[in-house]
Amino acid sequence: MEAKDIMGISPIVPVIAIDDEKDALPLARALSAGGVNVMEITLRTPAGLKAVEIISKEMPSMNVGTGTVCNEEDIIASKKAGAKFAFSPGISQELIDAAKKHEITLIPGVATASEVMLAQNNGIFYCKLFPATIAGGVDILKAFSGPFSKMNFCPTGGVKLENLNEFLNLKNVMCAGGTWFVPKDAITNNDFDKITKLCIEALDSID
Ligand SMILES: O=C(O)C(=O)C[C@H](O)[C@H](O)COP(=O)(O)O
Repeated sequence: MEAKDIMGISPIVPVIAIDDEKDALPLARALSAGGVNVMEITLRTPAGLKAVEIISKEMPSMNVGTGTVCNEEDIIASKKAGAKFAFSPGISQELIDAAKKHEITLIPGVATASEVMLAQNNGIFYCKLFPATIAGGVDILKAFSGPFSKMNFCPTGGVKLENLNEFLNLKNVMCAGGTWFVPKDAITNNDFDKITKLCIEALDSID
């Protein structure tokens, strides 16, 4: 799957930290019921990889990938678990080369002009902006649109219902990532209906 297609699946991309792999499928179903058919499951928790493996096997209609992918080892583990893509909070030549070598689509994170240039010079035109609001939010994205007119972003970090439209209304933003519609307490309390409702609320709020 190409980055362009992944970032085009849903205007909101859930960034998930899962503590127990038994929550993987109910969570995937709740997101799908809310109209969100993409998931970034971070490698921040030990259950993350197993959750990716379960969803990719049991629910092929869900586009599941990994997040917090930081090095070649994470790339190899993502591929092995069946991730369709790998998101990273950052970018490095090592990571780009590893993704190419192991044939997995990488959507790296950028926060500066130099990092955007590193992406572009490697033929990557779809990136996360991370941490979006701290890196400059809407203003940095507007500034990037001049020199980097081919770049498309998925701002993540600090995005919530209140500022979602400000980001999505920008021409160089395809989707926005975040945790606001997949709150950790809803996962641990098995309140999956709440997650479906939050997805619907977010999607309905889009201009
Ligand atoms: O771990 C990664 O790969 C990340 O990119 C970090 C996430 O994007 C942020 O944790 C989102 O955080 P919120 O501000 O709560 O939406």
